[in-house]
Amino acid sequence: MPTILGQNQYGKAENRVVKITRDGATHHIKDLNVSVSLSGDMDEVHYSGSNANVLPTDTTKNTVYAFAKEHGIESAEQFGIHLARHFVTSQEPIGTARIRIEEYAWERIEHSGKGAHSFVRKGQETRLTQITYDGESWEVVSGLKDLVVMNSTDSEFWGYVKDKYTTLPEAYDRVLATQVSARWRFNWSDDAQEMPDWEQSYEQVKKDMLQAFAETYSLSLQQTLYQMGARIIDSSGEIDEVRFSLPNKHHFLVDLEPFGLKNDNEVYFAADRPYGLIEATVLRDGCEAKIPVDVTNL
Ligand SMILES: O=c1[nH]c(=O)c2[nH]c(=O)[nH]c2[nH]1
Repeated sequence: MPTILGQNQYGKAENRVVKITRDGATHHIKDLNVSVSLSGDMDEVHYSGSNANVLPTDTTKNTVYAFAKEHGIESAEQFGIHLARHFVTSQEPIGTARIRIEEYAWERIEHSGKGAHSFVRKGQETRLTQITYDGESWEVVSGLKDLVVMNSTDSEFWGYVKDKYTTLPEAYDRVLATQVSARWRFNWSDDAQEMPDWEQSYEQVKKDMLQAFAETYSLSLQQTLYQMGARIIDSSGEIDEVRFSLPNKHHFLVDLEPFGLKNDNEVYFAADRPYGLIEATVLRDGCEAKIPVDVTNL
């Protein structure tokens, strides 16, 4: 059966690029997911396997990161236009470049610490609660998930155990980002007790969590987690226990040296997996831990 090739396109999809612009202690971030799709004179690679016209998808990825450094990211549109023009004008076989970009918006975390390098991703987190009643006593465990936060500085990680499989370089100024999943248990347990103001309590917990994240100079995500939990327990007398599940959303500095560019802590690859997963409970002293270890299904 004779066949012919129909429409075809190729490129690297979902290049996660985070650009941090450091204006003294005030940082600005642009966080994009960039997909490149190229088409043109690509019959041969499909018919015979000749790659003579093929700019590798890997190169299209590198171009995204290099352009973030060379041209900055003013807007998704400006960045996409630059990229599309580059591929079409620099590569003879490429007739059309389609650049798709998703942009994730961040806003600053208001806090009383110094610097302006703490951000929370826009878009509402999901608020959760679980009520259990056995006819006598109540257990109320509330929480949230998908609260994404980032510190673009004031995070280090070094002094850890090194064995023959350890390759991680020590970090003295890294990005710290996580997607908070938290559950907290109220000490209200019977109808005779006065009920907490649930709405106000939630707002206070969220505020304490964000501010502790922003204000902690972090030597590990574990340390930041503990500070977040301790801040909640300290300021909310109605809560005895907090459990966190914090994925370490790694941001790797992109090596731009091969392109003759210096990456001065500006352009990052935001990896989605694998991720470190840091989980712990913080308790009011003397209280019992009752929130299950695996909170993510709760
Ligand atoms: O904050 C961190 N805690 C770790 O336990 C860890 N492990 C790792 O590789 N990176 C990090 N970062």
